[in-house]
Amino acid sequence: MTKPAPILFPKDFLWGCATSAYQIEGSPLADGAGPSVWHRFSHTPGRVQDGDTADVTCDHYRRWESDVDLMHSLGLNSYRFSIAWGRVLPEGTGRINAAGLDFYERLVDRLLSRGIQPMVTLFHWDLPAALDDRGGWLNRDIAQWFAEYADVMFRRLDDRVNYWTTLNEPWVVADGGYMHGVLAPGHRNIFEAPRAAHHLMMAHGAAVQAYRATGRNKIGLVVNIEPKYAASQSDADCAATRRAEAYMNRQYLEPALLGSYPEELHEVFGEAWPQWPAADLRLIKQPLDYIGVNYYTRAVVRSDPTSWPLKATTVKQKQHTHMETGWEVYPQGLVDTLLWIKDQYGNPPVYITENGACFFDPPQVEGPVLEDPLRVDYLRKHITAVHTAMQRGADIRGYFAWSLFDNFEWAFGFSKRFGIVHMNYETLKRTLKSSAHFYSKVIASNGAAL
Ligand SMILES: OC[C@@H]1[C@@H](O)[C@H](O)[C@@H](O)c2nc(CNc3ccccc3)cn21
Repeated sequence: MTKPAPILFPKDFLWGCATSAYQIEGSPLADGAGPSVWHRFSHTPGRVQDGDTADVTCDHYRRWESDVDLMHSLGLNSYRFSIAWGRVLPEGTGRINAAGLDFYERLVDRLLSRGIQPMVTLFHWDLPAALDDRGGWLNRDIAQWFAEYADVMFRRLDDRVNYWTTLNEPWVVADGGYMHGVLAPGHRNIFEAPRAAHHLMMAHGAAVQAYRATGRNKIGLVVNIEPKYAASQSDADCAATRRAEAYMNRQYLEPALLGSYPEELHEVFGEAWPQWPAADLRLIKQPLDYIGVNYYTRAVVRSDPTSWPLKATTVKQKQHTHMETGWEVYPQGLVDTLLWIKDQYGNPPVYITENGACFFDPPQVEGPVLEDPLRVDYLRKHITAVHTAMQRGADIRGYFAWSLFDNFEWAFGFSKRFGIVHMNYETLKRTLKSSAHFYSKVIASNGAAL
C-alpha cells in the first residue's frame, strides 16, 4: 500500500488569519474616533448577549505591536483585518482624523516588517453612526460617501497594501441589520432590506471604480457562501432551495460578476423588490481581481410556507457535529462551494477569507497550551477540502482562519470563541490553543502537516 502523496500548496499561497476592527480593537472612541452603529447597538440594552460591548474586547488598539509579533511567531505570511471607518473619518465623510489613519499605517508597516502581507477590508459592518443618522445604507448617497473614504485609504496605503477588499459579507448587513433586525442598525423591514443590499453593492462598485483611477494592486469583494442542499427532490423543496441560494449566495455575487440579480429575488421580496436602473447595475459590475469566500457551514433546505420571507427552513443534520452557533460541520460543502464558483462564474481567483469554528473548548488542563481538538479537526478537514478543490481546477490563492483571537462575536457577545488563540478578557492574556500550533505546522510545511 503506497503512502498518499503529501498535500502541498503553491509556494506563493497566502496563509493568514482574519479579524475585524470592532471585534478586536477596543477603544472605539479613542484619539478622535467617531462611534459606529455597532458601538450604539452594543450599548443598547437587550441587543447583545449578556450586555457585552467591544469597548475593550482584545484591546488590540493598544496591543497591536505584540499582536503582530504573535502573528509572526505563528508563521503567518498574511493577515486580514478591517479599518474602522469612523477612526479615519469620524463623521463618515469630510474631516480626516490623522490619529486614526496613523494607527492603520503603523499596523501595516509593522506587518510588512515581519514579512506579513496585509489584506485590508474597508467595511466590516461598523458603519459610522453619523452616516446612519443620514440614512446609512438606505441612502443612495452612501455609494459616494464610501468611495470618498476608500479613496482616502487607497491614497495613504496603496503603496504598501497589495490586497484590498471593499465589503465584508453584504448579505449579513442586509439580512441581519435590515431584514431581521438582529444586527446593527437593528431594522426589521422587508422594504428596507433589498434597498440596503443594493446600496451596499453600489458602494462596492463606486469604491472599485475609484480604485482603478489610482490603484496599482488587487481589489475584491468578500461574500459569505453557505451551499444549499434540497432536503428532498420534491418540487417544493427544490424551489425553496433555489430561493435560499438566490437570497444568500447569488444576490451579491451575481450583480458584482454578472451585472444582474437572480430572478428568484422577485419571488422572495414580492412587491418589496424594486426595479433597479440599468446604470446602477453597470456601476456594481466592476472588474474584480478576486472573490473572497467566507465558508463555515452548509444548509439542508425544505419548503416551509410559515417561514418569512423565504418560505424555506433548514433541516438539522443530527448525524454531524455542530458548532456552538448551531452550524453543521460539513467540509464537503467547501469543496462544493469552490467548484460551484469555478463552474458558474468562470473560475475567478478566490481567497478563502474566513473559515473557522466555535466549540465549547474542553475544560482546560493547566498548562501553556489550551487543547481544542474539535477546532484542529475542523481546520484539518477544511484546509484539505481547499486542496481537493484546487486539484479539481479551482483557482484558490489563499486561506485565512477565522479567527486569530477569540473576540467579540457580534450579538453573541463573548459567548462564542472562534480563536486559535485564547483570549482571557479579564487579563487580556493571549494563550495559544492546540489549533494555533497545528495551523503553524501546516503553514511551515505548506500543507504537508495536514
Ligand atoms: O461568526 C463568525 C464570523 C464573524 O465573527 C465575522 O465577523 C463574520 O465575517 C462572519 N461571517 C460568518 C458567516 N456568515 C454568517 C452567517 C449567518 C450569520 C452571521 C454570519 C461568520 N463570521
